[in-house]
Amino acid sequence: MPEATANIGVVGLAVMGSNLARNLASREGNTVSIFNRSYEKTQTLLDEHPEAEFVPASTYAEFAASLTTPRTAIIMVQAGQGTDAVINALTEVFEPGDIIVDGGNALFTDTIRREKAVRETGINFVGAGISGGEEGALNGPSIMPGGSDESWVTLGPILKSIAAIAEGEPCVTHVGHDGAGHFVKMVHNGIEYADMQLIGEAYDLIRRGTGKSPAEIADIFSEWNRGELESYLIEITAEVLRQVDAETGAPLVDVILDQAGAKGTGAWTVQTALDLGIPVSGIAEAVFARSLSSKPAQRAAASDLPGPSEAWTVADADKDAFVEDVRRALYASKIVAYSQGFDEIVAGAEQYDWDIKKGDIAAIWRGGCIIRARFLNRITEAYAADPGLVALLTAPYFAEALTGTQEAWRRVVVVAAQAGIPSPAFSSSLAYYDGLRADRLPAALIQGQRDFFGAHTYKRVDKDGTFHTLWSGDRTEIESAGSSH
Ligand SMILES: NC(=O)C1=CN([C@@H]2O[C@H](COP(=O)(O)OP(=O)(O)OC[C@H]3O[C@@H](n4cnc5c(N)ncnc54)[C@H](OP(=O)(O)O)[C@@H]3O)[C@@H](O)[C@H]2O)C=CC1
Ligand SMILES: O=C(CO)[C@H](O)[C@H](O)COP(=O)(O)O
Repeated sequence: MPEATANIGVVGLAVMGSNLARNLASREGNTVSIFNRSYEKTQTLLDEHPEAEFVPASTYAEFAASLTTPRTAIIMVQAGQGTDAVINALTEVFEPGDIIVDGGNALFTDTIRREKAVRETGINFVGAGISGGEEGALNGPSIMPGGSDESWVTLGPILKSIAAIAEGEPCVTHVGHDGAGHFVKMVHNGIEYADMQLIGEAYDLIRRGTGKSPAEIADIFSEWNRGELESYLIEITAEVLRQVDAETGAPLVDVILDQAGAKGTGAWTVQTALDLGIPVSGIAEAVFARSLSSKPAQRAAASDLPGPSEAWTVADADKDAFVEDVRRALYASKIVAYSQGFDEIVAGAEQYDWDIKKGDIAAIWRGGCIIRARFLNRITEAYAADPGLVALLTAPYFAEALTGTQEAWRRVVVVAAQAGIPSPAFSSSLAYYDGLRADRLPAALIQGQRDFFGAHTYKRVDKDGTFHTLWSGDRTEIESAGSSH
């Protein structure tokens, strides 16, 4: 058995785990023990990075023996059964007081279950969302840990040392107990889906409306990245659009199959929002758009269905104005996506009794993560000014931004519908905005219909109480006991 020389260990050495292990090893005072189910990845990491002075382990028992107590291990394995398998193995060889951190993309309800089960053994379990992909894991991710206050005391300094730094602050905060960290990471990914879909719609409209090439559109995105839309996703969009395929000489984007993959976190965000009763419509449309793209048989079968009778292009003289309209529509829709995401965080915190500081979440998303963006500072400021803010998009900064963009947003949605260009996230975000600001909604009619067929009752605008109309009788109204449902 090896001597206990490592203060931290990493289990799972695929892209994320190996880079996180290197990140940890590069920090003063850390000695990192590494373990992977198949030893091949451990050997590769040892061979490629001797400077990291890793302590390799080939069994879980060796891994445990290599760690100083209390032992701290970060798991970076395939979420689901892989995570359970590693937790079971580690609980066999760890002792009370040790800490197991799951840094994978676990479903937060799994994390709640695992935390409870592991806690019963006396070992601490922390579900920590980690964002930033391969590069972030190496140079500094945004980290969203849940778990107990006790674990945070040991883990906080380690995570702070490897996290991204934004404006001098490490992009990590103790989000809340048990599954809070993975809940927030899930919503982060939901917003990521919406952001990516909105960027895709902007690109599609500009390309089909103006006939600009991907490289020319890349320049537009680079320009946008110097303004209020500045973000990692806008930046990498320009990079992707500029890339030329070595084999064909065509823009890479034109040779990539247009079927978007998904590992599930976007769908979890929407499923959870449905359970919580939170309308995350922009995020949902982004998830559905990926599903639609990945239905080749249905798309082929529908490809002969008619579209608009007239072809659509933007006149040369109007092209700059159209591009600016699309930029504004993108910004407005992005505000909606973040507002919906934060609504879900508020509802989740209430449901699961987590004391989540919304401003702190926006602050730790400013660096390291995939949705890092300039305007996250504005979100932190909005919650600092009003911690009880009922909807982010009503905060003065965002309300003003929407005032300045909403006319352009409408023009873009109209033109997209007339041209037959799908813009589900742009249009559903606008519908959400209009729904929220409406004085009256047709929900009143829905309540009437529900009362008609199911005696579900309704409330009135002019007096308290719960009412039912005797639809199959003389249609008089009666006051009903109990509340409407
Ligand atoms: N890739 C990314 O950009 C991001 C990923 N994540 C999350 O981080 C985690 C790691 O991601 P990534 O690095 O891409 O790796 P993968 O999700 O591809 O997982 C591969 C790793 O899991 C291990 N593994 C799978 N099943 C088991 C098991 N039953 N027992 C032990 N080990 C197992 C594999 O070991 P072996 O080599 O033996 O097969 C390998 O080390 C995932 O949860 C992912 O969702 C989070 C943020 C970004
Ligand atoms: O967590 C991540 C980024 O934050 C991962 O990259 C995740 O895989 C992205 O989700 P999907 O694969 O469904 O696009």
